[in-house]
Amino acid sequence: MSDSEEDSQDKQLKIVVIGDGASGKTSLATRFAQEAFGKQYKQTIGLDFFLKRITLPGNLNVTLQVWDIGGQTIGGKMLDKYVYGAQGVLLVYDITNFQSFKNLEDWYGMVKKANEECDVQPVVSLVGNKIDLEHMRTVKADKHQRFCQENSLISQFVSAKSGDSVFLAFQRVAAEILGVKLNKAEMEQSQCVVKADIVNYSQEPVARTVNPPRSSICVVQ
Ligand SMILES: Nc1nc2c(ncn2[C@@H]2O[C@H](COP(=O)(O)OP(=O)(O)OP(=O)(O)O)[C@@H](O)[C@H]2O)c(=O)[nH]1
Repeated sequence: MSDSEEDSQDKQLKIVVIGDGASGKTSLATRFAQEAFGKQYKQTIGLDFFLKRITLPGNLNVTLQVWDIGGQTIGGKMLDKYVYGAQGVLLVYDITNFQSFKNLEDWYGMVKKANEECDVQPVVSLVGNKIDLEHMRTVKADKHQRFCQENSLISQFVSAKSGDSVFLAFQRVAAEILGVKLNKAEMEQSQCVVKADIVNYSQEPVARTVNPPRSSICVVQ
């Protein structure tokens, strides 16, 4: 089978990413689709699209159409249309910004309203972003968990900056939509970030001993 024939058989899922401005939606989409991160904040006007093909357990190829929706669209006329028919929704907030968490009530209300006439409701995940800034956290984890329990949402904490659990956040939503079970090992594999510490070798010149005394003792450790 040629590549193009194989591609045409991929399932496509519409996943929308919504939440307040600057909560990190574009950063999450970019980290997921392009494995990149930019520190500079550039506001999304309207929406952006990303496509990413992933393979779920059972060799199931699926292409995620990621709709990165600008935070400023809340209350606008187009938002309902962007969200309509989504199979998956990532509700994103910034764990260091309490207001971005509070506003999720509105974002979530709008998701439900936009899809109320659809037969199938989207799979929704609550995504607390910027966990690399844990020391600046203002949204307690139990508040996050309560929101998930009350609304039957998938719970996820991520960092678009370090990449921590970003792939997993999208993968879990796709798997849930398609009824695929991810086992613990698969979840752990998608979660991990390869971290490398830079060893700061001392720049001090190594003290040299002039005419070091000879030793006849040899120590093998
Ligand atoms: N430390 C840290 N900064 C992040 C993280 N994710 C995003 N940022 C920063 O937060 C700022 C806003 O990120 P964006 O991804 O542009 O936010 P957005 O939600 O798409 O914003 P709008 O386009 O206004 O809706 C940028 O300066 C990012 O570099 C993260 O995980 N950790």
